[in-house]
Amino acid sequence: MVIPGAGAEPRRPRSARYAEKGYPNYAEHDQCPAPRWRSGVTGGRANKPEARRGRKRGLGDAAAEDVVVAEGKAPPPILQREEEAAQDQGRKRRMTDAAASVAAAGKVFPLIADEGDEEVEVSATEGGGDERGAAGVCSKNPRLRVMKTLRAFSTNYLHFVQEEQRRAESVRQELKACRTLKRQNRNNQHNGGYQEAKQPSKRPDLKALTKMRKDGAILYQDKRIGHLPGTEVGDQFYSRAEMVALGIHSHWMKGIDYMGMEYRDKKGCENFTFPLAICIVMSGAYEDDVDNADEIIYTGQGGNNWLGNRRQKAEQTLLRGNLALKVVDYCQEKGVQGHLVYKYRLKRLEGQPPLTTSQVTPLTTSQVLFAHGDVPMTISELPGLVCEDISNGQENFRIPATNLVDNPPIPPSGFVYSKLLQIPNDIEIPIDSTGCDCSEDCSSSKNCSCAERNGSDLPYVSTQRKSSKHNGSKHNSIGRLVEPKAVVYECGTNCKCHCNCVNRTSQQGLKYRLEVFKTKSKGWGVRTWDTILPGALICEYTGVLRRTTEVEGLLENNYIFDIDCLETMEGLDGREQRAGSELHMASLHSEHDAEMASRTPEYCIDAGSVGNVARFINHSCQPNLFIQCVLSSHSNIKLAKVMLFAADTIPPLQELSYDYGYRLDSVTGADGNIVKLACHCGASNCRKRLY
Ligand SMILES: C[S@@+](CC[C@H](N)C(=O)[O-])C[C@H]1O[C@@H](n2cnc3c(N)ncnc32)[C@H](O)[C@@H]1O
Repeated sequence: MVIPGAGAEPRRPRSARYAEKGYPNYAEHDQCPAPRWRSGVTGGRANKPEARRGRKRGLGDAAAEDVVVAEGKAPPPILQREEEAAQDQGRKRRMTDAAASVAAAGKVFPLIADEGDEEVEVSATEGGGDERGAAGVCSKNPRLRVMKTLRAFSTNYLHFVQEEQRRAESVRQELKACRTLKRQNRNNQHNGGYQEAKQPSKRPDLKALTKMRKDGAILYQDKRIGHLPGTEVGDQFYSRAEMVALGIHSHWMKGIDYMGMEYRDKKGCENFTFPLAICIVMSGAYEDDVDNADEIIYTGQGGNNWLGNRRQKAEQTLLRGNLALKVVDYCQEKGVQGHLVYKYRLKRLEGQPPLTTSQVTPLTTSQVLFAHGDVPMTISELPGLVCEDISNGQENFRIPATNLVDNPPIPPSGFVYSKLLQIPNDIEIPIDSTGCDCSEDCSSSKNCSCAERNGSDLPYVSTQRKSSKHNGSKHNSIGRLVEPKAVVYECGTNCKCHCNCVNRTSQQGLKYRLEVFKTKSKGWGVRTWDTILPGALICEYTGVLRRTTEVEGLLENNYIFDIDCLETMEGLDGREQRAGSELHMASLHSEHDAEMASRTPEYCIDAGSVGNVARFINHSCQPNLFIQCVLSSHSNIKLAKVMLFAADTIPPLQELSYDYGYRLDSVTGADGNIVKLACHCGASNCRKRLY
C-alpha cells in the first residue's frame, strides 16, 4: 500500500494527552524528604541517634496502517475502511498491528518498540539525541530523570508566578497611590504604571520553559522518533508545558508535533518520509475527538476557536501537523459544527501495559474519565464502600473507605478520627506574642513580617484551580508551596491578616477529595479523586503529641512520627536532600541554636489510636508527597506541625505516598535483633525493604 510519508518500516511516534486544558498552575519540589517514622517493633533504637539518622523514620505511530488516501480523492469514512480492512484480513480486527498508537486522556502512551527495534534519535543539529535532564541532573534511572525534570519545571513555574504576582501587586499599589483616573492620565509616570499593569506579562509556564531551555534543563532536547526512556504508559500531564519541559512535545499549544522536511537528510532518518508526526496531544479541546482509551478518533489541528468558545469555527487544511499525521487511517468529514475536519483513528499497540488507573481502581471503564482532572464519582456508588466518611464530618470533604480485598469487607477500625493534633495537658505549647500587621492577605502586603521570617518572600503562592463540577469545591484558589524549606513560618494567632491569607495554607483544611482504600499488600492506603498540583497541601499528620521518651518500647504501633525538622530537611544519607537545603539549614541553625543543641527529637505524633487520613498514607521509594515542618503560632521547631505536600502533579486515583525514611537495618526488636519489613511500593527503584 502507499504510505505517503512513511518510506520503509515506519517507526512509532509517541502520542500523548494532557489532563486539563489551558495552562497549569505548577509547583515543584526537588527531592522528597525523609519523614520520621518509628516502627512499633521496639523502642530500642529511638534513643540511638545513629538509628534515627537512617532511612528509618521520619520519612504509532501514527505510522502504521498504510491506509492512505490518494491525493485529491475523498477518503471513505473510517468505519467503512475498517470494515474493508477486516474483510481483507479475514478476521475481526480494526487495524493492523502497525496501526497502533494511542493515548487516553491525560496519559502518555510511549509506543513500545518491537524487540530488536532500535530507537531512532535524531538531533536537529546533528545525528544523535541529547538528553541532559533537569539542569544537568545525571541520574542513570531515566524515570528519575523524568520526575526531576518535571519537578524542576514546577519550581521554575511557581517562582515565575510569584514574580508576576509581585510585579502586579507593586503596580496595583502604585495605582492606588493615584487619587483619580483623570489625574493618572495627566501624570505620565503613573499612566506608564497603568499601562504596565494592563500589559499582559509572559505566562509563567512559558517563562519557566525559556529558563529551562537556557539552562539546558529540557530532558530530551532534540526531536526523536519512538519511545522516550523514563516515560511510561499511563503517565499524565497537567499541561503541555510539562511535556515541552521533558521534550515529549515541542510546542506548548499545538496538538501535533512533527519532524518537517528538514529531517529528510539527517542520520537515522533514511527510512522515513517527512513530514512525520512524532507526538500528539489530546486535550479535550476538540469537540470532534472521541476518546475510548484504547482507541481514539483524533481531530487534526486548526480551525478551533481557542480564545473563544473552543468550538470548531473553520475548516482544516491538510498541511503541517495534519499532513505529518496522514500516515494511518484518516479521513476528512464534517465535524459537529459543520466544518470539514481531518480525523485520524489511532489504536493502542498490542502488548502495551494497561493503564495505571485501571490497575488500581475498579472505577475506571474503557472511557477516559479524567479529561478535566477529577473523578466523576459519587460516594454512594463506590464499589466496596465500607464507610461513607471516616472523618465523621470533620473535614471539608467526606473521606470514604472502600474494601475490595477482604471477604467479608471490613472498614478501618481501632482509631478515633481527629482533624486536629491533640495536645496533652502536660505539654505546653508556647504562643508567640508577635504577629504581622497585614490586613487581608499577606501577599498583597509590602512589609509582612511573616514573609521576612521566611526569607523575604512568602513560602506559598496562590494559584487558581480550575473549578470542578465533580468535587463541588468552593476552594478555587490553592496556596502552593514554592519550594520545600527546613521550616515554613505561617501566620498565626497574633497576625492581623485574614484567615484565608495564603500564608495560612496549612490551616485551611482539605482541598481535595480523598479515599481510603484497602490495598492488596500494604493494608489501607489513600488515593485522590482530584488532580493534585505540585506544592499543594494534602493534610497535616495529626494524632496525639507525645514525648519520644514516652513511646519508647511501644510495640505494634506503626503510626508514630518523630518531629525532626532537621532530619526532614537533610534527608537520609543525602538521598532526599532538597535543593538549597544548606542555606535553609544555616538559617535554621542560627535562629534555633538552643533547640538544635540536641539532635534527638523530643516530641513525636502518635496516630495509633487518634489520627486523621494521613495515618493511612503508605510509604513509597518513589513518593509523590513530601513532609514539610510548619510553625505558625509559636517558634519552637521541636513542636513544629508536620504537613504533607504534593511533590508532583498527582492524577486522580493515584495512591498517595511519601518516603518514611527508614535506614535499612536501623530497627531492632526487643531481643536486639534487626527487624526487616518488606516494601511493596512497586516503584522501579524500590529498595525492597522499608527497614
Ligand atoms: C502509617 S501505617 C500506613 C497505613 C497502613 N497501611 C494501615 O493499614 O493502616 C504504616 C504501615 O503500613 C504498612 N506499609 C506502609 N507502606 C508500606 C509499603 N510500601 N510496603 C509494605 N507495607 C507498607 C506497614 O505495615 C507500615 O508499618
